[in-house]
Amino acid sequence: MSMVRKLLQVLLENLGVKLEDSMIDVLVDKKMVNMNYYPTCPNPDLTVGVGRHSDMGTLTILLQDGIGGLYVKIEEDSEFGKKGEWVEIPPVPSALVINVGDMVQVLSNGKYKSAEHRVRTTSTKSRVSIPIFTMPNATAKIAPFPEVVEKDGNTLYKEFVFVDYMKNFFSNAHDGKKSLDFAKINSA
Ligand SMILES: O=C(O)CCC(=O)C(=O)O
Ligand SMILES: [Fe+2]
Repeated sequence: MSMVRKLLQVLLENLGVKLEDSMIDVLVDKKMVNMNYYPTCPNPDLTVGVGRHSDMGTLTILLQDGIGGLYVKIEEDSEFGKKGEWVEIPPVPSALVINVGDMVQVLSNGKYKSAEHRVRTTSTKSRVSIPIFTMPNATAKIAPFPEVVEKDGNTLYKEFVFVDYMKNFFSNAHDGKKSLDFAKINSA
């Protein structure tokens, strides 16, 4: 967990936010481990391993085996000539994948984008992955850090209690980054 704490600290320091230890404690208070098993699938094109979504928490640490199938969406950005496309995150022995979760997007007032990702199955091999999701304390009040809002001159997200975000997340099917609409100000 010290790696996650350090990562969070570095990411936010980069935006001019000094994170006290007690604040980090709140933001990575809960850890949830999943063990995903994706059986071989006769027709992967007609099957969803995991539908496109972003993780709702703070940071996710993911260990995947050597099979592959995890894709992340590069967001379209016409200013930089990037078209929205799915890119595979290939398995690298001993490497961990770190996902930015929705909470980091909110806290950073959108400076860091939570990673939209999905999983495809294969017809030849089963796959295993083990994500550890870190999440704020259920009663934590989450809002963009004032230091960032001040610099940006506007706030993109309203304040909410984390458990309410979580309830909303789990009461809807995965649908890309729709989960963040819960926190958006002026989301039409
Ligand atoms: O299996 C994977 O690589 C990712 C799983 C995932 O996105 C999740 O459990 O939230
Ligand atoms: Fe995920």
